[in-house]
Formats: sequence, C-alpha cells, structure tokens
Amino acid sequence: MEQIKVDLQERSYPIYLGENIIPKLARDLATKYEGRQIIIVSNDEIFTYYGKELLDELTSCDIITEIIPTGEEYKTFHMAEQILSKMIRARFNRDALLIALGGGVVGDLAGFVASIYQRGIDFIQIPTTLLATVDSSVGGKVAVNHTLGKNLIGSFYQPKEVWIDVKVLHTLPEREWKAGLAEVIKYGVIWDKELYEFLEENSTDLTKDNLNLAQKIISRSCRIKAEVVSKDEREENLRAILNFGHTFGHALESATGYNYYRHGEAVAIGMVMAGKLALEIGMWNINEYQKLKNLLVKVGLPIDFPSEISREQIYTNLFLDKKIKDKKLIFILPQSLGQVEIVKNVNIEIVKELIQKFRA
Ligand SMILES: NC(=O)c1ccc[n+]([C@@H]2O[C@H](COP(=O)([O-])OP(=O)(O)OC[C@H]3O[C@@H](n4cnc5c(N)ncnc54)[C@H](O)[C@@H]3O)[C@@H](O)[C@H]2O)c1
Ligand SMILES: O=C(O)C(=O)C[C@@H](O)[C@H](O)[C@H](O)COP(=O)(O)O
Ligand SMILES: [Zn+2]
Repeated sequence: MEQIKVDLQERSYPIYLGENIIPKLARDLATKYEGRQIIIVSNDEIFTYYGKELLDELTSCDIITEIIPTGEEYKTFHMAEQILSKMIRARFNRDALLIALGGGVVGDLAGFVASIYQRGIDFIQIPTTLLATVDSSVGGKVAVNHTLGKNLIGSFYQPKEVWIDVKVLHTLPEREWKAGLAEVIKYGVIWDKELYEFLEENSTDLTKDNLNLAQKIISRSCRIKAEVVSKDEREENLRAILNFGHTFGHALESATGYNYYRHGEAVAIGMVMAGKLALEIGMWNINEYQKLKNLLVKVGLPIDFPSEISREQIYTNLFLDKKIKDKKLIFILPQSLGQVEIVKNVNIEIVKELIQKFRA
C-alpha cells in the first residue's frame, strides 16, 4: 500500500492508496475506535457497493449511517442540518468519528458537518470517484453550495486519514471517470508538464479499468495537491492555482442549477475559457491552447457550452467567486503547459466580451 503524507504540522495526515485496502484499514480503525461512536455518510448506490465491507469490520464500534440523496443539488446547508440532527438525536459526542464514503459531494458535505458538529469532530475520507480520489478528499476544503453560488458556506478542515481504494473505480460510471480526468489534466497544466505529456501519450489507455494507470495518475495528482496545500493551506496565495478553470466553471455550474454539468465537465469548459482569456491578453500561445482543447476532447470532456445557457448569468455569477480581493476578480491563467500565473488586473470588459462571444 502506497502512503502519501499531507504535511501540515499538527494537522498532517496520511493518504493510503492501493487496491482492496478498505478491509485492512477498517480493521485497524475498529481497534482504535472500539466502543466509540461512528457515523458513515454515503449515497444509496455507493453504500450498497462498499458499505458492507466497512460495517463487517467495524462491529466493535457504535455505528449509525446516513444515506443522502445523490447529486450536486443536495450539497446544501439543509442536507448538512439533516445529518447534524441525526447525530444529535443519537447523542453523538465530541470524540465521535465521521466517515465520508462517496464522491466529492458526500466528501464536501460530510466534511463540512464534521467541521461544525460540536465545533469539530474527527473525519476520514473514503473517496469513490476519480475526482474525489485526485482532488476533493485531499486538502480540507469542505463546503456546501448556496443557490446563488458554489461552495459559499464552508470551512478549511483537514481529515485525519484518506483511504483511496482503486477497486471502487470498477463500478464508477464512464461519465464520472471522464469528469475526474478534468482535474487530473488541471494538475498537468498548473504544475507538471511531464504529467501533462504523459496524459497526452496515454490518452487512449486512460480507461477506468486500467487500475495500474489509474493508480499512477491518482498518486501523482495527490502528491501535487499535498505539496501545494502544505505550502498554503488556507489559500492565501499559491493554493489559488488549484482553482484553474474554476472561476468560469463554478459560474457555469451555478447558472445551470448544479444539475446539468458534472463538476469536472464544468471545470473542463472553464479551463478552456481561462485559456482563451490568457490567449487574448497575450499571455499564452495558440499551439498550447489547441493542445489543451485536443486532450480534453480526446478523453471525452466538453470544451464549449450550448447557447441556451445564459451568458449574462455566467458573467453575474463570476462576482461570487471566493478569490475576489479588493472587489476585483482574480484569474488563474496558463503561461505555458505546467505553469500558471495568478492574475489580478484583468480588464473586466475583455472578460465580459469573452463570455458573450465564447466559442472554443
Ligand atoms: N473539496 C475540494 O477540494 C473539491 C475538489 C474538487 C471537487 N470538489 C467538489 O466535488 C463535487 C464533485 O464530486 P464528484 O465528481 O465526485 O461527484 P459526485 O460526488 O456527485 O459523484 C458522482 C456520481 O457518481 C456516483 N458514484 C460515486 N462513486 C461511485 C462508484 N465507485 N461507483 C458507482 N457510482 C459512484 C455518485 O453516486 C454520483 O452519482 C463537487 O461538489 C465539487 O465542488 C471539491
Ligand atoms: O483544493 C482547492 O483549493 C481547489 O481549488 C480544488 C478545486 O478542484 C475544488 O473544486 C474546490 O472545491 C474549489 O474550491 P473553491 O474555493 O473555489 O470553492
Ligand atoms: Zn474542482
């Protein structure tokens, strides 16, 4: 089993990565948490697949489960309150543990609950989508959406452990696998040209049943995220680069009611929009912009959005972005593959026009 450390002094934690690792990790946990309260938060389908092996190993603990409806539209404060109520009714104490078993929606929502229940209890992330393994389970951004904007209510709250068992990919729908690849491609663009080239060279072999390759890209992605987060946990500066593609992507997700695009798909389109902005202000070159579009298309991701989606709404939503400083939008823009810049003073008229006329 591979182990990757997220180095954050007293908040440091391990990411365990391997195939079929859940039973052993759960057995160790059962010894540590004998007799203690644990809540497992999950979705129906995921719990059916992977809940039993957890429950079977945790028989010595005092377990409750909360199964939440599936979908980004349920990553809400209301749903968080529902989980909190269940824990209060079960008389959960501060030494209880929360386990988030699911994709990024479960992880963000359940992690947020862990961060506020009695001012914070321990939690473990068991990510089950590619996206959650490479991104959302690591780094401690936990949040719920508001109808007006993405992730507007949340905390920075690190898990105690992350368990990545690649076997979960076998049941993952194709569309979710592709959505996860968007965040992997993001790491290539923002940090690691070698990873980017590797993805290009292996684009046709990047299938979810190729577990060796999957583990390789998950490992590299987690290592990049761990490095960035350990340098800037609370996004004072560097961590903002992990938001490449998200300024436009989040605006698109909110404009479509959180149920049209998968997060990774919106990020794919957002990366192309950010790329185009970089081109227009002379920061990037057309060859690399084309390369990015080609790779996204090759792995089956969208790079454009249909005309029914309100461009005005996308523009308006930009102003709820959390990177805003001094009332100014901040964009993460590519300079070259493997390197981005945090850009503060983009002319807003260029942004407005880009959205109005956007064609990939
Ligand atoms: N906190 C962070 O740093 C961070 C990073 C990236 C994304 N996010 C958030 O993550 C969310 C998106 O997460 P997601 O893409 O994982 O989507 P998701 O959690 O909605 O999961 C996608 C779908 O896949 C199903 N599923 C999950 N695992 C499965 C499996 N192994 N087998 C079969 N079906 C499975 C789920 O039930 C769901 O229908 C967004 O809310 C996004 O904002 C957070
Ligand atoms: O971990 C981060 O930092 C990221 O930006 C990772 C993103 O992929 C992720 O979608 C995150 O939830 C976005 O955060 P937000 O602060 O823009 O809501
Ligand atoms: Zn993201």
